[in-house]
Amino acid sequence: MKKLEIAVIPGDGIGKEVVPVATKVLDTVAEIHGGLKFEYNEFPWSCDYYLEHGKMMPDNGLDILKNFDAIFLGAIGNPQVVADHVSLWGLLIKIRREFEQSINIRPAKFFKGLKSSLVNPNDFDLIVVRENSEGEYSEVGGRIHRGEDEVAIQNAVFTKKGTERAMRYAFELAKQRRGHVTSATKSNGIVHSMPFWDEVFNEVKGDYADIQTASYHIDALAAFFVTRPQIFDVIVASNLFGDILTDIGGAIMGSIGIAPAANINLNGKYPSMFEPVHGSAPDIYGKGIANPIGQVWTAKMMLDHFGEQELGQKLLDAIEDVTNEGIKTPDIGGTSSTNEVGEAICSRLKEVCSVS
Ligand SMILES: NC(=O)C1=CN([C@@H]2O[C@H](COP(=O)(O)OP(=O)(O)OC[C@H]3O[C@@H](n4cnc5c(N)ncnc54)[C@H](O)[C@@H]3O)[C@@H](O)[C@H]2O)C=CC1
Ligand SMILES: CC(=O)C(=O)O
Ligand SMILES: [K+]
Ligand SMILES: [Mn+2]
Repeated sequence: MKKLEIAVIPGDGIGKEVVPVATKVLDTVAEIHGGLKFEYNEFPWSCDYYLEHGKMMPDNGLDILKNFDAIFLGAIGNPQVVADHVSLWGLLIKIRREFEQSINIRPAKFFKGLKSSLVNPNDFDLIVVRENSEGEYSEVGGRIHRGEDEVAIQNAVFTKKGTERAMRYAFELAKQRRGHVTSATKSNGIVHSMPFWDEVFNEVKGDYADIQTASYHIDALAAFFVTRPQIFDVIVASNLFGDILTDIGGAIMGSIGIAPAANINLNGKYPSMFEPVHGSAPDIYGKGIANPIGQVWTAKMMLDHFGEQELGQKLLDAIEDVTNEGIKTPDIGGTSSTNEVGEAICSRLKEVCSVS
């Protein structure tokens, strides 16, 4: 029996609604597999936890998490009660950083049964490799002269090591896909870090003669996501650019509520963390209508991570079948609830697997 110990952090808002659906789906996967078992330990770390304890997680939170095989997280943030930079840096970004989850992989593809928000949605299938440990998300800087003459300085940090690591990951991924890497740059406006980014990209691509490349400024690239997403295979982007591109990736699939993500630790020292692209969606929390597909597809990425690609693919097929049948939450034009979609995915998965 392959037993996987998973730290579960539902977090805030709809994280608390979609995570239980996804763990149920994972249990169905395990049941079908027969030799696989997920053991969950749930942690209530969130903005509610902050209100009670004055911190997003206990001081030894990372020590607790580091012994798990993976972390499965929903979303963090409740700006009504805790400032976003406090809640995210106190938990989500802290885990990404301290556990050296240096790569964030975020796929987007034309999804069967979904009406894309694009007028002319050609088939597309892309993956954004987002640098996840530095870049524009940096603690370097500060604020002085509080008041009328206040100055705020925020430094972006681009190391050779971090930049090259993300790019090599993208090229290796492209080898297993359609052999194309696009670099997201902005070297016309950002005069130090982005010319550096371009230089590293040109250097790395020299090692991958078989991979085709392109480089676009982020403004044009963002527009191409909308007008011609089918030209992309793998896109490598800095932390902020990758963040923005992947919300667009969700939007062109039909909803940010279906976009999955994986924060990958490459050196094996710490667990990886699986959490969808979307946030805690306070505007729809409590109504039972959050789309659980992003979280369930994220579970599929966790299955892939543990070498269960075959079942992972069946899960993704089951999600598409359910969507195609019209069992959908309101964000993608349906009338079903979060739980109804989850149950339909489990049933479909069981059907698919009993016939094969
Ligand atoms: N990784 C994380 O934990 C992230 C956390 N956040 C936090 O989440 C909170 C809300 O942030 P927003 O900027 O509003 O982004 P958001 O992603 O939570 O919501 C943006 C829009 O998408 C909708 N949406 C998101 N997920 C959905 C789903 N599964 N089903 C249906 N509709 C969905 C929301 O209703 C909202 O209209 C903030 O505290 C923010 O800091 C935001 C992004 C990522
Ligand atoms: C914080 C955020 O929006 C993200 O990591 O996607
Ligand atoms: K999330
Ligand atoms: Mn984001």
